[in-house]
Amino acid sequence: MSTTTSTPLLDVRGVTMRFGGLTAVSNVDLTVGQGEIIGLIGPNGAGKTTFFNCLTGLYVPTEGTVTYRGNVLPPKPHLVTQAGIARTFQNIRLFANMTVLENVLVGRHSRTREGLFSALVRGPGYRRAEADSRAKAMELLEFVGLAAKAEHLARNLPYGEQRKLEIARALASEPGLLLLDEPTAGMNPQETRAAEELVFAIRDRGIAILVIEHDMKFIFNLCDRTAVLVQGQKIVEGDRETVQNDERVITAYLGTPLEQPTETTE
Ligand SMILES: Nc1ncnc2c1ncn2[C@@H]1O[C@H](COP(=O)(O)OP(=O)(O)OP(=O)(O)O)[C@@H](O)[C@H]1O
Repeated sequence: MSTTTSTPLLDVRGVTMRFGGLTAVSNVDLTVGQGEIIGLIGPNGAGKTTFFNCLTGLYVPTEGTVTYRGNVLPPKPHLVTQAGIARTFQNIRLFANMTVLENVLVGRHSRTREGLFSALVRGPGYRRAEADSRAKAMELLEFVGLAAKAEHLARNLPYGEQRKLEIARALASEPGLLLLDEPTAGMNPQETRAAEELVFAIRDRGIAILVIEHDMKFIFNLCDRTAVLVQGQKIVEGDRETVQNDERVITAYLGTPLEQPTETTE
C-alpha cells in the first residue's frame, strides 16, 4: 500500500477510554496532517469530548497511543500544551475578572520561561520577556478582532467575543495543532460565518485544526476530512459526500435504525 511519506502531525492509534463499565471511546484511530482542518462529529454522548480529553492529557486513555510530531504525548495537560497542542472548551473557561489582554497573557505562560527569581526582581530579562509577551498578545487580539477591547474585563464581552478570546488565548501558546470543542455553540449565523473565516485564517498561519461541532454546514464548509463517532466508535471518515451519503451516519442522526439489530452488545 502506498502512503504519503510525511508523518502526520497527530497520530492517534487505537484509543479507548473506559469509565468503569462504560466504554466512552472505543479503539479510535485518527490522523491530522500539517495544514489540515479535520472535523469530528457525532450525536450527543458519542464520546467526542472524551476523545479530546484523551488527546490533551486530561484523561489517560485506557488503551492506545497519541503521538504528536513523532513523540508519544505525556499525559499531563501543561506538557501537552508545551508540546504544541492547544484547545478550547465546550463551556467557555475564561478568567472572568481579568482583562481580555490578561487572559491572552495567561495563555502565553507555557512559552515564557523567565524563572521565578527573574520575575521577583523584575530584572531586564523579565522586562524584555514581558514586553515581548504583551506585543505578541496584542497581535493575537488584533488577529481575532478584539484589540480595541484589550482592557475590558472578559466577563463583559458578548458571548461570541468570549469564544474568540478563548481562541486567542489558545493561540498564545503557539500551537501547531488547535483543538476546538464546539466553537460556534451559542453563536448567531453571522458570528458563525465569522468563526469560519477565523478558522481558515488560523490554518493559513500554519496551524492544523481538529474541530468538534454540531453545525454541519460549518463542518462541511471547513473540513478537509470529517470523522463520525457513534457510541464511542469511529464509524466513517472522509469528505463531505462520503460522510453525508453513509447509511450508518444517516441512521445515527435520525436515531432510528432502519432495521432493529438482532442483538445488542451493551
Ligand atoms: N468522567 C467521566 N466519567 C464517567 N463517564 C463519563 C465521563 N466523561 C464522559 N462520560 C460519559 O462518556 C460518554 C461520552 O461523553 P462525551 O461528553 O465525550 O460525549 P460527546 O460526544 O462530547 O457529547 P456532547 O455532544 O453531548 O458534548 C457519555 O456517556 C458520558 O456520560
